[in-house]
Amino acid sequence: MRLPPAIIANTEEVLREILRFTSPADVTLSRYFKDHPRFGGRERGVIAEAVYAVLRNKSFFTDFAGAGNTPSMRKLALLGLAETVGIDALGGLSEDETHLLTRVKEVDRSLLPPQTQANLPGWLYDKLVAQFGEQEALQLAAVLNTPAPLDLRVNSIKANREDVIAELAKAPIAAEPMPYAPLGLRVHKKPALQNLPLFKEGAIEVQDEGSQVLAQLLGARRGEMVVDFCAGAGGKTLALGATMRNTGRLYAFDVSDKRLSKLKPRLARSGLSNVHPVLIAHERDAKIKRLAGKIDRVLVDAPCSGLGTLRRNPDVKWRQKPEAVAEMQEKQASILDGASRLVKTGGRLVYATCSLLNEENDVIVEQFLSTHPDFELVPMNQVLEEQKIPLEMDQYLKMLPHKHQTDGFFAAVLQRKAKVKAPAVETPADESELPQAEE
Ligand SMILES: C[S@@+](CC[C@H](N)C(=O)[O-])C[C@H]1O[C@@H](n2cnc3c(N)ncnc32)[C@H](O)[C@@H]1O
Repeated sequence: MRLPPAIIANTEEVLREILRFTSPADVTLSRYFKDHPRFGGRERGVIAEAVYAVLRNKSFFTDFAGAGNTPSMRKLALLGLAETVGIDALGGLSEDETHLLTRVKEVDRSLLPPQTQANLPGWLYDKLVAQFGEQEALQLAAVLNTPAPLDLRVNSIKANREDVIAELAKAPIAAEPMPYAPLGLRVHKKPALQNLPLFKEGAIEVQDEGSQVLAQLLGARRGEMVVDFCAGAGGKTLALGATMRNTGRLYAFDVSDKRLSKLKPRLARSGLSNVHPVLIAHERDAKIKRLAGKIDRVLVDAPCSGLGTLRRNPDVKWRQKPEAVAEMQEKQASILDGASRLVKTGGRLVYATCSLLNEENDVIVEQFLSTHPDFELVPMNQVLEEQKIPLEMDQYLKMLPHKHQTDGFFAAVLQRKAKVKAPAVETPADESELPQAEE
């Protein structure tokens, strides 16, 4: 079916704003749709998908959008729309435009220079090649440039996975169990879930499978004292609260009031009453000091570059800068240090990010271990075995879109060592037995 030609102009208009990269693409899109309430759900979907296709393929499309008479922003909009709805759905095209779109469609992208194939900025492409090698970096980039599937977590306080699958089927929504997250379901297509009773009553939450695995690594148990140090809107907090069977105390810390306030309605739906959101000013806040050495398990889901989530947020690769990553490292180290003070002897600290870069992951953990001799690394293969998660890893968890069909996630589990008692010094019976200082 042909799209109304106005859709092209609207896609071009919002794209012009998004490509300034002054705010996240999803925020700009929501604002644009709010300002243009005449669009129905289908039109919004078409515009949003086209914008995301441009963000995913920007290097490749830009090479073509420069040529010919049509202004380049219109060409980019057309290329995005042709990628998502097909050329035949576009009305009002000039002969030149039809020719351009047909030519682009016929390009064998595997013959393009590697960085154009990857559709990544140079600095990021170089870092990924240095980490993974060119072949794997290209595989990873190809998957990062596809839309993410829709994953759900079943809230074990309210339902079980089989019943949810059966309930969704009535909608009808096809969903299947995921391999690594025991409460995870992958939904085919992207149905609206907000109005389903299952969602309204808190039996399901949207959460990537990798994020679910990450929360499980903490191994939180009934009755424990747990802190989710960077709780944000509470994706992992909710999973942790359910793992604790709504018992014990789960503190949800964050420096952002706005993010914590998004946790509130989710908490209300979830049925959890063991969660205590706490706004902190920074990682050395006095509110944290009161809990020092008292917490069984602490999760640090650190602020990071977010490069593991490019399937959902393709604008991040163009918005992120290497200097910002370097700044982030300092923050990550400082947060991990602040959070570690909470952990009691024998307790566990999980450091996690949704970054693909070693400098935000392994490097931060290694630096932490070298300056905190009272902590030791618990090898990830041991943690995965404890949690019965069928994943093969070495020291760290590294979930990757091209290997695990999840967002990119990193995690390391650290344990505060039991205090070693200082060896008792035997008191010599006679003063004369003490070694005498040489004169
Ligand atoms: C990766 S996000 C957390 C996502 C969240 N855990 C989830 O699963 O939805 C990182 C969070 O760290 C918070 N943050 C930044 N600096 C912080 C600090 N110094 N102490 C605690 N939280 C901080 C940010 O506000 C942000 O919400």
